[in-house]
Amino acid sequence: MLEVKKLSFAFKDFEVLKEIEFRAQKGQFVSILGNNGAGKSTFLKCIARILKPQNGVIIVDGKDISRFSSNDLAKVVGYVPQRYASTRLTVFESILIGRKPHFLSITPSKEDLQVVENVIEKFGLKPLAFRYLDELSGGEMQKVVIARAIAQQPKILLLDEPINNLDLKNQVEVLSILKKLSKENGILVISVLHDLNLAIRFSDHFVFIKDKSVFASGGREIITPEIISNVYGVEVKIETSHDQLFVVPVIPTI
Ligand SMILES: Nc1ncnc2c1ncn2[C@@H]1O[C@H](COP(=O)(O)OP(=O)(O)OP(=O)(O)O)[C@@H](O)[C@H]1O
Repeated sequence: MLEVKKLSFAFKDFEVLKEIEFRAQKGQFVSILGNNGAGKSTFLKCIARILKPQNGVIIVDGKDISRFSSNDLAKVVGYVPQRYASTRLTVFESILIGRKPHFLSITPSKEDLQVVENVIEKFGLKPLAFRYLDELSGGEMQKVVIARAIAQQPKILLLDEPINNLDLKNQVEVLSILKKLSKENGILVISVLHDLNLAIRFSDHFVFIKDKSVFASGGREIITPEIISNVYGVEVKIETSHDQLFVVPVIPTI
């Protein structure tokens, strides 16, 4: 469904990504992992066509993304940025904007309204539906931005640190919604995450970015102390409890 071939990207002469190779399938939940500044957001922005790589191709459903119209790309690829500006729109209006690529006229269809209502329900946003975005907490706003991308019904959903403003309950809720979308609706979810243990719990594929390249890519088998210590520069142990893997940093006694 998504194929990235020899992708290289630089900000002027500062090279961030070099000859990245990556493939992902329908229904997968992929975590993009790596240190601050490794190039994870840049990678997502290239797939979302926000940044134009100097070299390489990105193919979605057999078609080079540079050949999609903006509207067609929005039907296929949804993107939740790391930072977003709040506007004087209500939660309902903001999520409805996610349906814009599907609009057949200037007024939303019954289906558009139904999709928005379902997403609002799913995210528990009903009590906030007519609240303005600039009156929301950071976590509430983050849920609205994710809800809007889901209302867009893309085949590929890219999320840049989607849980960084959320409390534990909402982290688990949002990741569970994303996991369900990937499993039940066949959406390819690709998310930058910093919490390794939540990434392990929810994803089925991991991509570690280091030194401008993909350092390791694969399933649970690549969650090893060697790979993680090497990527993050921190000694770790991997422990197992209730059939789950946990990454535990080895912290010297202070
Ligand atoms: N617009 C820009 N102009 C110049 N350099 C940039 C720009 N945006 C990002 N960079 C640099 O590119 C590198 C990769 O940034 P990127 O945001 O992709 O990293 P990241 O892995 O997502 O980091 P984090 O985990 O901290 O969010 C960093 O060194 C960053 O300073």
